[in-house]
Amino acid sequence: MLWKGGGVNTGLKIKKAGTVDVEFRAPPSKSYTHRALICAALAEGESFIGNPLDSEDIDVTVNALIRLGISCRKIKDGIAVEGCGGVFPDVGEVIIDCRNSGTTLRLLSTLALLSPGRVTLTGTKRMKERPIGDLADAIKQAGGDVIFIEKDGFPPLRISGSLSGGRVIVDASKSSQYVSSLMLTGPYSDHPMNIMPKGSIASKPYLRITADVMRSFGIVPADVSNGSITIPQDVYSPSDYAVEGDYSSASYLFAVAAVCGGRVRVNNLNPHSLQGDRAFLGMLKDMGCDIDLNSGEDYVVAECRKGLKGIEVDMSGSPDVIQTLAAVALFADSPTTIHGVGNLKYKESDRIQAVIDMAEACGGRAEAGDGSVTIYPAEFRECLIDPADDHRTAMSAAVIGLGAGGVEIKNPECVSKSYPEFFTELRRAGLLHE
Ligand SMILES: O=C(O)C1=C[C@@H](OP(=O)(O)O)[C@@H](O)[C@H](O)C1
Ligand SMILES: C=C(OP(=O)(O)O)C(=O)O
Repeated sequence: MLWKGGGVNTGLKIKKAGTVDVEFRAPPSKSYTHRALICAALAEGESFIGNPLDSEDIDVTVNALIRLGISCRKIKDGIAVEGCGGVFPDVGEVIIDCRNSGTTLRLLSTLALLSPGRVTLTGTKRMKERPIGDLADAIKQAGGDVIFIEKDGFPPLRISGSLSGGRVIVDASKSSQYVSSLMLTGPYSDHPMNIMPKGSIASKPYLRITADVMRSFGIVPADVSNGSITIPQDVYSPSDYAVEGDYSSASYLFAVAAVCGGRVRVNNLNPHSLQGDRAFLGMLKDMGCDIDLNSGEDYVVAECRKGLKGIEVDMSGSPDVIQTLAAVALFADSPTTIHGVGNLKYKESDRIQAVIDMAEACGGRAEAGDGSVTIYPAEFRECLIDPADDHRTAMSAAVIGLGAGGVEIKNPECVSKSYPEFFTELRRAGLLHE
């Protein structure tokens, strides 16, 4: 275990910030950028992705598409993608390193069937522990071949064969990304694809994001809200696409208002966004903050002047902000119970354990229940937190540090997976003092 109380001088030290009154611009959405790049690669003709996220995971997706023979060029304010219309050039057999990006690896698994050669998808040591067996089963039903090179059900996996389509039953209880993967490439199957999720779908709002981007590239999948999803056979049209801001990344900024007290305004947030992590704002409100949605402008203000109270909430639709809420919950005057945390153990780290370890390191306590985790108010003490390469743990630890002081974060650069400018932005806002 890499966590411990007490300070050792190795990382970034975060001091207590005091009451805040600051403004930020949300970085572009990671989920929307991945999908826009993929739809653009599959479209017939040239697309422009405006305001894409510039981060490690997006580099992984861009480089993967380039390896598959797609031209992606950096242009002013965006990326130009010359789509292949679903007919990929023959680049022979390729091995693609998806590093730490689960979204890239899962979303490209079905797309790989369109490449004439065999495609092997691999990643970091942690990626090799993140499950993909249920998606592989679905890909096999759809006509593909999948071979697990090291451990059954986990990357690296070698994909070949073709996408014939038809009815595909998929267990998506571990990840919505399995369904998104089938949806995105589904239009190019030989027969219409009918995706039938089995059991409960994890992180369901991400399916609406997938459908939303597909729609922007001219393909309208049938309703994703319940039952089966029918994907029309069609070719994506190129698009001039602008990526909206990221509510998951913005959660850390709003959380600063909650734990420090004061006001935080975050610009570049679509008030009508389909991102499930927008629900974080409602949770802060229930804990005692005022949230101003500004009647449809593209910014949100969180103002927190009173003490925080604990809440009970189901976060199965917004897994990426569970650690943020857990960090805030340590500052409340009563416990917070978060339900729907079942698939958190499959992320960049086992995030249930990460929440427990983070709480204990800084003087609080968290307890795992049956599909839930309860966070108790903390009596804060100095601590060193090693996020173990999980960007969301690092950013949540920064929230605790700004609220309580005395937090040192080891290897803080892991935030570059989704929000490379996170610490620079805190510094610019005058919240970090070396
Ligand atoms: O499709 C996506 O863009 C994502 C889906 C979610 O994963 P799961 O569906 O595996 O929970 C989320 O945690 C991840 O950060 C991004
Ligand atoms: C789980 C995440 O991403 P991915 O699944 O793409 O690795 C995340 O960003 O929190």
